[in-house]
Amino acid sequence: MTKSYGQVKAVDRINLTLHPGETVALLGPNGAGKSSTLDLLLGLRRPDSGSVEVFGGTPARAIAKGQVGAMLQSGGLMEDVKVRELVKLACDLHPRAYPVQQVLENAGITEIADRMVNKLSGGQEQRVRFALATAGANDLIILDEPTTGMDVTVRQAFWATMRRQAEQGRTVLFATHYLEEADAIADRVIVLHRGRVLADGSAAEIKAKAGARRIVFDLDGRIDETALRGLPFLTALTVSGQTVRIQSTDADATTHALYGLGLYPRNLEVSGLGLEQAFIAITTASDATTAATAEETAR
Ligand SMILES: Nc1ncnc2c1ncn2[C@@H]1O[C@H](COP(=O)(O)OP(=O)(O)OP(=O)(O)O)[C@@H](O)[C@H]1O
Repeated sequence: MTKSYGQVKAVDRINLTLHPGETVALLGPNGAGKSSTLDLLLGLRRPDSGSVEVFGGTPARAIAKGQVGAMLQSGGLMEDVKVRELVKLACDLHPRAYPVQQVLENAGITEIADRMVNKLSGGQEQRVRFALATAGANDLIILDEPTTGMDVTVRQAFWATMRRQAEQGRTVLFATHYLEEADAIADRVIVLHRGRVLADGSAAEIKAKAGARRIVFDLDGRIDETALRGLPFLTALTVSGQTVRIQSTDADATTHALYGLGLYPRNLEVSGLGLEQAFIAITTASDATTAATAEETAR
């Protein structure tokens, strides 16, 4: 499916299939198209081309049947009501609702249930939004940057609840900037950048796709950076004090060449990239390709 706003292609030929029980992270920087993709899935916007099918029908039908719960970034909460009243309303409207008390407990908001919604902190508001998204037995839960504004404890409790939902066979799709969250929570990570899917797989597969490994070692004496830059398969180099950090697309060949230069690296460590470095490597490579294509076209 594709969605543009004027000149901006927010969603560019994205083709996605979600499976029952999967926890999927939609990972991308600001403006990558995460919210737009979720809006299309929820039927809040229509694609310019392509189509969206949720449980064999339109998003609206799946929502009416209580199959989909969503927690979005935008959208205010009803203000002049107590938290409990708002949650009760969501439960009343849900075809497969849980008891109000259970929803409150699940979201960790029992203690603030008698507070007015317009008196809550940002993190508390997020928890109320979460309660509204989980007021009933949804098969698909869509969350747009759900932990924004939550402190660490609440964040952990939140993900524990989400994991329980996934264990019960629900599909959880969440948008995030937080690479650690995607790495720790998701079975599947979809990297979005400029409206396109750059990678789709487990966190380990994404890291492997970035193709590079990290080599860290110490060298004695004066460090000849120019010689190091000539190492084969090198994609990044930093030197701080006596410590050298390298990224290489073939760590074995780079290390052998290091010895070939007559150097004696100490404390040598070779490791895979973290998801964050993998993410940067993948999006940077994509930007370089886009720039090269633009240059080619301009010629
Ligand atoms: N209603 C709109 N009108 C015009 N442009 C829009 C609109 N909504 C989004 N965009 C543009 O579409 C692109 C994708 O935006 P989107 O909100 O989907 O990204 P995102 O990945 O969710 O970003 P963020 O992490 O900042 O929330 C951006 O360039 C944004 O400026």
